[in-house]
Amino acid sequence: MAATIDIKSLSKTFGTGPQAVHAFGPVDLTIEAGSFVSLLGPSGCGKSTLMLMVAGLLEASEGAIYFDGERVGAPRTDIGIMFQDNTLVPWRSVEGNIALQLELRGLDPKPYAGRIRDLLRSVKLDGFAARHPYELSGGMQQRAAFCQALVHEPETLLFDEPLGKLDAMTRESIRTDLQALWMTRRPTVVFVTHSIEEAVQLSSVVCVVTPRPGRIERTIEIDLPWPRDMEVKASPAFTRYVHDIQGIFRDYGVL
Ligand SMILES: Nc1ncnc2c1ncn2[C@@H]1O[C@H](COP(=O)(O)OP(=O)(O)OP(=O)(O)O)[C@@H](O)[C@H]1O
Repeated sequence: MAATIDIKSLSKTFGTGPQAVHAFGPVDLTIEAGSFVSLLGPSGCGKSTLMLMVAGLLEASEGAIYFDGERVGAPRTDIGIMFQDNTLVPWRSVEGNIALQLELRGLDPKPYAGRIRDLLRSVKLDGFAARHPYELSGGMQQRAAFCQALVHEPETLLFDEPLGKLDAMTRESIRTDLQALWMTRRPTVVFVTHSIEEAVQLSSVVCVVTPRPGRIERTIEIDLPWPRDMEVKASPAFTRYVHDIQGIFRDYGVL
């Protein structure tokens, strides 16, 4: 079952005294089970800080996060995470890197061999299973990282600008894969992006984050048909969402 994530009066300040940086919050937000929620905001507004706190990798200064009512107090192993910079280790093959995510969770990779092959095929990396990361392009490495995030079949996925460094074509192709995955399996997805268009295309809900300290003042339900393919992206309704969100950022003075 996908989890509902409740964020209650959450804030984060780094450091103390005159050097303190109030990075994020306070924020209250409920991310419904099975929704695809984007956090869209300017650079430095605290999006990554929030993601780390949701993953249990960073302690909040105030407030708390709950997964289906259970307070996050330690790193969560039941989620899949993908960052802008991939976490592939250079000394393992692509397949070995994906298996590493299982091993780190105390799972035996053997029964997952078929799943790893299917995942690699789904991102067009079949044939590269035995290669090492340095033998892959940046886009291929990110596609391998996508498999890493999914291999243990997590019901919650945290993506922190996973497509930020990719070329436009690879980016569009992974967006399509991610959308298809979400439509079939309906995990809870939290997705950080700078791209208004990407947020509108992928999300059921877009949370607009203010400049630092990030607060979520607007949550916008995106009522467009799925899949959000080229045709939907060319529709007047899609353009209107993008235009309205651009207006919000213009009012914040960041556009
Ligand atoms: N470990 C840290 N120690 C001190 N300050 C930090 C730390 N991590 C983040 N910050 C500060 O917190 C603020 C928010 O950073 P964060 O990386 O969360 O922003 P972001 O919205 O993800 O930015 P970007 O979109 O550019 O990746 C920034 O001002 C940053 O300098």
